[in-house]
Order: sequence, then structure tokens, then C-alpha cells
Amino acid sequence: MWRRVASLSSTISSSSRSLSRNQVFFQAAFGLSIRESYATEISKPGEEGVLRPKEKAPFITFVLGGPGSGKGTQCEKIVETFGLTHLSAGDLLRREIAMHTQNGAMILNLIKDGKIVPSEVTVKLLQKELESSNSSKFLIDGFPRTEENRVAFERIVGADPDVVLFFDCPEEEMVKRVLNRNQGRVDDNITTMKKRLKIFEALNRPVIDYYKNKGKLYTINAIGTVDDIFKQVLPIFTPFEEQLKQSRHVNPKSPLVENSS
Ligand SMILES: Nc1ncnc2c1ncn2[C@@H]1O[C@H](COP(=O)(O)OP(=O)(O)O)[C@@H](O)[C@H]1O
Ligand SMILES: O=c1ccn([C@@H]2O[C@H](COP(=O)(O)OP(=O)(O)O)[C@@H](O)[C@H]2O)c(=O)[nH]1
Ligand SMILES: [Mg+2]
Repeated sequence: MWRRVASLSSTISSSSRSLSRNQVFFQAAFGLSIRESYATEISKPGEEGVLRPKEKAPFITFVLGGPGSGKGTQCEKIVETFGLTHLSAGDLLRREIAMHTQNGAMILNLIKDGKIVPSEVTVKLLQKELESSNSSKFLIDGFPRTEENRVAFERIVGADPDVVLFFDCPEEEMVKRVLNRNQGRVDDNITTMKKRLKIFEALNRPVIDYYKNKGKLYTINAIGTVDDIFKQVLPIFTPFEEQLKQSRHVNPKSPLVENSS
């Protein structure tokens, strides 16, 4: 459905560039925000020519933790086990750098310095992935990094997380892991790492406290083997098993859905 919206909405004027094309289409066509277009039934099944929006809000897990706490590694195992769609905010930003986009140079400078990229930039990259995916279950890795990130996501995407994972890892272990990560990253060095740890304590901790107060935070001891840590993660998703089993949103028979096998 969303893909169809995207292709139909390609006629939408460029003046709406700041909004995603799907969002503009729904707002233009039905005056709906993303949140409403997830939840509002517009058409009866089979009604010709009218698109059915996604029936339910997406299942969202935020994955938080300091640099090197093991977020990406555990996300891989969660995806293998529960089939959620993994969105790494850091990878999306690194893609902007690699593609030399308009924000690429600014993002590179900030990442080199361990600083946080402006929320609008990161949230819009995430929103584009959320809207263009035919999945309804997402693992958002390494986001939100600040309270401002969190508020911007709520304002722009209009969805709240169902689960927030926090991988709690001692600083010396995070430093050791990052310095041995060998991914050729511009921010995997001791100078930048020290800045990132300071920024994590100052800006990410308040986000962790926010979700703790909301009763959505699951703190995982991130010391031990990858499998030991994953054993702590598994039971967190058990209460959501039914929700996670639901088939994908888009009718797999739809001619518009590429064969995702
Ligand atoms: N439990 C663990 N024990 C030792 N090394 C780990 C563990 N989990 C991840 N690593 C390694 O530590 C580095 C950082 O892990 P990563 O998943 O990239 O963390 P993050 O995404 O939080 O920065 C990677 O090289 C990874 O292979
Ligand atoms: O929402 C985000 C996610 C990442 N970053 C930047 O991208 C870097 C790398 O993020 P990533 O999550 O890939 O780092 P990791 O924690 O995995 O080492 C961070 O240090 C920040 O500079 C950001 O600004 N906003
Ligand atoms: Mg990571």
C-alpha cells in the first residue's frame, strides 16, 4: 500500500519536500497524519481505487546503550529470532556520508567529533525507512540519543515505542570493544570515544530515565558472551509474541509488493 502511495504521490508538488511523500499524500488526500493513517480505516476492503492505510500502528523497539555496548550485535540476533526490521540510525547517517548527500559533510564532521546530528535530519531518515517498508515491526538501533531526538520522533513520526532496550555496559568494556571493532569507522578511536562517552552520559541517560519512568525500559547487563546477553533479551519479547507473529501489513498477493522471499 505504501509503495503504491509513493508511486501515486510522485505527482505531489516539490513544495512539500520537507514532508515524506507518503505523509503528504495522506495529508493531501485524507487530511491524515502518519499516526492517523496507521489507525484510520478509510475504505471498505475491495473498494476500487481507494487505498487502505496500514491497519495498526507499527511495533517499535528502541535499542539504547553506550558506544560499544553491543546494540548492533544483539539487534542481529533479535532480527534472526523475531523477524523485526532493523533500522540503525548510525548506518542511515553513514549512508548519507557515503552518498555525498546535501547533509553528508555536516554529518561526517559531527560523527568524527562524537556529536549528535540534528534531530530533524535523523528522524526524517528514519521516517522515510518506516514509511517505505512493508514491515510493521521495527528495531530502531542507537536512537533516540537525546531528549530532543525523542521529542522530534514523537512529533514527526507520531508513534511511541512498545519496548525500549538498554544495554548497560561498563565504560572500560565499551572502550575495549570499540577499539577492537575494526570496521574502519572514523569515530572508533580513543579521542572520539572519550567524547562519545561524555555525550552518552549527559544526553542519553535522560532518555533512559524517561522510558524507565514510563515503564517501557528493559535494562540488560551487557557483560558476558553474546549468547548470554541474548538470553536476557529473549523473554522481553515473549509477551509480544502474538503481535510479532502477525503477517506483514501489505497483502502479499498485491501486485505492488515485490516478492520479498
Ligand atoms: N558480548 C560481547 N562480548 C564481546 N564483544 C562484543 C560483545 N557484543 C558485541 N561485541 C563486539 O563489540 C563491538 C561493538 O559491538 P556493537 O554491536 O557494534 O555495539 P554498538 O552497536 O552498541 O556500538 C563489535 O566489534 C562486536 O563484535
Ligand atoms: O540517532 C543518532 C544515531 C547516531 N548518531 C551519530 O552517529 C554516531 C554513530 O552511531 P552508532 O549508533 O552507529 O554508534 P555505535 O553506538 O553503534 O558505536 C554517533 O556517535 C553519533 O555521532 C546521531 O547523531 N544520532
Ligand atoms: Mg552500533
